[in-house]
Amino acid sequence: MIQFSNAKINIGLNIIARRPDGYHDLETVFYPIKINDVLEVIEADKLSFESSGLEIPGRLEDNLCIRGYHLLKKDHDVPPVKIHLHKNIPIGAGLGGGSSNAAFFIKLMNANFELGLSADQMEDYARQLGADCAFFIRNRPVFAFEKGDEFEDIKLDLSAYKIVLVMPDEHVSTAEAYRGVKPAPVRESLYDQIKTPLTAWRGQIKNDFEGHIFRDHPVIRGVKAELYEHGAIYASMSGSGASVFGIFENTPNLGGLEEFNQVFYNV
Ligand SMILES: C[C@@](CO)(OP(=O)(O)O)[C@H](O)COP(=O)(O)OP(=O)(O)OC[C@H]1O[C@@H](n2ccc(N)nc2=O)[C@H](O)[C@@H]1O
Ligand SMILES: Nc1ncnc2c1ncn2[C@@H]1O[C@H](COP(=O)(O)OP(=O)(O)O)[C@@H](O)[C@H]1O
Repeated sequence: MIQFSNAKINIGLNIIARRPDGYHDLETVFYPIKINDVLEVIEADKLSFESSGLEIPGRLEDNLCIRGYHLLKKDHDVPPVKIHLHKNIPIGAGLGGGSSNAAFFIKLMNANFELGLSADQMEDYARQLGADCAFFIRNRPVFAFEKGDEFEDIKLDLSAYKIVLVMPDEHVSTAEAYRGVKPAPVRESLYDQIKTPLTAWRGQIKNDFEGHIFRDHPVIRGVKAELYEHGAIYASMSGSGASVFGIFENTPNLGGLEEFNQVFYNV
């Protein structure tokens, strides 16, 4: 069985408090976008994983698909599978590519082998693999809170706009991003801010990682500034970076930027 495994962007990201378990309480809006990996899972004699497209760093046993397999295997009588992943989603981009793969892997296994898992049960499994993973079980716009793994569905439809995503040639690790941020309570919740007109977002919806990441990676700050110069209604780094998205009325021509970056139009 084959499945597209799509990316997300974060619209707003408030880091509220450090938790006793070392994680952070936050609020963010997750919005699915149309940059896709392709995931194939086939029953086989032994467990194997291969990938094509972008190179995936890290050890095979840490790959989130393999971790997802072992997690399900603990509770369910699933056969060995051959996993093929075609990787298009930039890595270390704040686009949740690995998290998406894990969630879609769980969904594929559930369908393939009739595990009978409900959406809530799949979210519980996904949550154990990473804070971002659970979102991709729903894969529709949500307001997320706590570790970013509790959700409330929201009405947010950006399909009338053009979302452009730029991936600079910079790398930011998620753990590095969290280490550099100073948590603080919010004055107004993102849950209310996201309901305001898009034209009001620029003045109020923030990504708390931008402060220190823009200081250490001025190239990323420059990309955001360029998106505004090209007419974005709203622009922001996604999650812990390094990708930056802009929301436009009409598809912009980002001529100069393409020389130095990967640019994805109309995602
Ligand atoms: C920052 C966000 C925003 O959506 O996404 P990315 O930009 O990475 O895509 C997420 O919070 C990333 O979620 P995810 O990448 O799944 O995190 P995990 O694997 O669970 O954790 C990686 C590390 O991030 C930190 N972490 C993560 C989530 C959270 N609420 N508090 C944290 O402090 C911890 O240091 C943890 O060790
Ligand atoms: N299936 C996977 N695809 C991408 N990265 C993965 C995967 N499994 C594990 N990883 C690890 O997760 C790290 C980054 O994950 P990714 O979700 O692409 O980025 P981000 O956290 O920026 O959204 C990589 O450095 C890689 O080692």
